[in-house]
Amino acid sequence: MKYVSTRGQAPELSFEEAMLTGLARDGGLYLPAEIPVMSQDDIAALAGLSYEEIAFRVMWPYVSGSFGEDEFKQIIARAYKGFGHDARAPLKQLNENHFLLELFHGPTLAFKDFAMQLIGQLFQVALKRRGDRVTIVGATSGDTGSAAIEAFRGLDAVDVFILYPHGRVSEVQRRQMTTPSDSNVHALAVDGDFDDCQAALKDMFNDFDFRDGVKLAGVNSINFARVLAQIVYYFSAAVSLGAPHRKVSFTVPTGNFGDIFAGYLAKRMGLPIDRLVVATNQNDILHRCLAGEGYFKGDTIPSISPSMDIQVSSNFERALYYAYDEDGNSVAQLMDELKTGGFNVSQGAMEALRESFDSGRVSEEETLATITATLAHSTELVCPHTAVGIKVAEEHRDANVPMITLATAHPAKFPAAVENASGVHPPLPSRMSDLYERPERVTRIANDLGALEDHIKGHIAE
Ligand SMILES: Cc1ncc(COP(=O)(O)O)c(C=O)c1O
Ligand SMILES: N[C@@H](CCOP(=O)(O)O)C(=O)O
Repeated sequence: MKYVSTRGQAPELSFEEAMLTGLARDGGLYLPAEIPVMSQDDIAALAGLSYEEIAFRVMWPYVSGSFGEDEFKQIIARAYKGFGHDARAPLKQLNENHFLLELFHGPTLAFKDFAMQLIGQLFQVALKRRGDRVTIVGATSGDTGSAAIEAFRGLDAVDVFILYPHGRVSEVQRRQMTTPSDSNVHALAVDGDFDDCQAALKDMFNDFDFRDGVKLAGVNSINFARVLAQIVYYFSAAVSLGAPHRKVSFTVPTGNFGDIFAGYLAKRMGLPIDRLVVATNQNDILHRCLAGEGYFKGDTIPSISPSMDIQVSSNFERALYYAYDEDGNSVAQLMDELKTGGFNVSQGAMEALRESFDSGRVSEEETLATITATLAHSTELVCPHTAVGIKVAEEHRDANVPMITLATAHPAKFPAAVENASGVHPPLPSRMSDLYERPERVTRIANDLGALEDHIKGHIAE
């Protein structure tokens, strides 16, 4: 399988090369040159298999030229063995045809672990084979950073620098990033918001002297391997509700558009997904865009679902690539317009997007009320991001098609909002019970590319 850039001007790469490269050198994002399709029989055969076996069958066509079959099976086994639930991604029924897909049983209690644990293993194998080392820089609104640190901490071949917006992540998220004592881990609290962190990261990739000098690698969802691993749970969930013989819909709490884009690829692979519903908080650029108002940046407003406080949704570029019939020039032009505020989406592209996606926006009050109501009507205590999803899902439910909402994080990562809404303090798992006593190590830093690059160059292991 070859991988191509959404902007059409970067070299085609293998899976392994695309994974280690991160952002394409034309500023675009890598995608498979063709989306592999699974037949109805292939999908039906997933019923009753373990999560790991489903993961292998779904991902194998994407990685087969880069990893051996047994090697890849072992990588998958190592990636998911630390999860705290045998099913890895269990499905819970909320009401008659509304289900929650719990994606928070990994080591850092968020859906990011599904992909990050896998690419941690993939990087280790690939770097060992090449005798190489890399500098990973990640931008986070809270969950990607802690998952990346957990996946790469203590490795000789990798330094990890995580940029998070100072004061705009939950205390649990911050401590997950600042308390690991491994010398290859560096938490950087940036004076800015998540979009500033993500923009700085992209600027580092586009500064080729820096990029090549430090051997920069990325583990945000700009890295296609991240998206790939997230396709798997769409299959495991849909099959457990009767796919391919029965359609299902998904509602996804959305920020950077990586998680829901994985669902789009699952649909293109043959999974009978009826609707993919984008659920946003008050930072609603995606909802406004899908409502036909164009893709125009506003100010990022801090919310009680901070991981979704995002204005520039990186992976939307991948969706636009398909909506514009895989025309890299059109995508490159739109991304140029985004630099000065935003762009309107053509009528044809809007129609293509609306074939798959719906959307909804949830206020802070509605988020709190949904946490309260969900606990009152089920046994589920949900995090604020999940609550955004549940609220939008209820508005888009169709009596004939089961709706699955992705529960993207554990409520204990956001105790203040959850307790405020429900009166229940969600406890951390016992393995993390001393999180608040562990010493923190963090560097506060200006939102300045030169300062960030100098700091990173000065702290990578020789
Ligand atoms: C808990 C949680 N929910 C939802 C999201 C949004 O996911 P995505 O950025 O893939 O759209 C994030 C951040 O990515 C998150 O951490
Ligand atoms: N919500 C994310 C933002 C980064 O998203 P990613 O999927 O591109 O890594 C976070 O928690 O950091």
